[in-house]
Amino acid sequence: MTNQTLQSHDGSKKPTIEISKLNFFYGNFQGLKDINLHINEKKVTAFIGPSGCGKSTLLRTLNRMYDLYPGQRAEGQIMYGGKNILDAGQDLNMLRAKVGMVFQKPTPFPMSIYDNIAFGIRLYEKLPKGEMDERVEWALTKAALWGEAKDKLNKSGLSLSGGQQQRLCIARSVAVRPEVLLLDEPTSALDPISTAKVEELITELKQDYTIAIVTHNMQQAARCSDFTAYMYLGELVEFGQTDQIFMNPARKETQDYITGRFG
Ligand SMILES: Nc1ncnc2c1ncn2[C@@H]1O[C@H](COP(=O)(O)OP(=O)(O)OP(=O)(O)O)[C@@H](O)[C@H]1O
Repeated sequence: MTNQTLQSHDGSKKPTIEISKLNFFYGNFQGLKDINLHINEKKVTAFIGPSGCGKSTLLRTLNRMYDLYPGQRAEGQIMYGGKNILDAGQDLNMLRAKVGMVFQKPTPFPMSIYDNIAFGIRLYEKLPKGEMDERVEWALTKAALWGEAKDKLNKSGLSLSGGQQQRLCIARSVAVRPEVLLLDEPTSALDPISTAKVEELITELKQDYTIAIVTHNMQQAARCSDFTAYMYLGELVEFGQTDQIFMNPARKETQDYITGRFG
């Protein structure tokens, strides 16, 4: 299978992250094979493909989340901020502050809504109380949760509904002022109304952030993303603008997948 279709890549957009010749290994198993891809600034890029094709693996390379697990390693280049983040000696705490991640299952900390937000900020900055209050309000507003949370900031984050918890996790990521947000199937545990809210939020957040999202939901990729990468068995089959991928894919494999004929 060839690598990718970059002809449709919108050259007017500035890449925030440039991935080249990326290979990824779980021990002896190669999970990603020669991936070449740009994640464009203030755009949403969706990773789609059948289960096990490497979507989450690719997402997890972008903030070196895999480093936390022995036996997992990446080779190649992921250029971000003028550096190859795969190089040894990178400041991984700083990288993860700049490239935040939200997981499939909402994972609030067992502490108040306020502290869920303030906790991450305190790791990086010492803010006086007034400024911290402002930052917490700002982050909750960005995540479209302020209206629902402002009267119960001292209640546990776990007392919120699943959809609210996921927006709290998005607020927590946004609070440390990242540049990039990685969303790993952020709505798969949510009901349709919460899903719609998070999708609306993604569209708003891209005004300020570069977003990469893993999704199983074709409609979600079509609705929310500007660019789509279709993956299969650890390879990038096709990458391009979402409209092109969904309406006029260059590869038959992509067409079969998005029309549900895959399998
Ligand atoms: N910790 C691990 N150890 C070994 N192999 C793994 C590990 N995690 C994932 N893999 C393998 O790597 C491949 C890619 O997995 P990955 O989770 O990235 O796929 P995915 O496309 O996100 O799948 P899904 O849509 O089911 O979440 C799969 O073959 C999977 O079995």
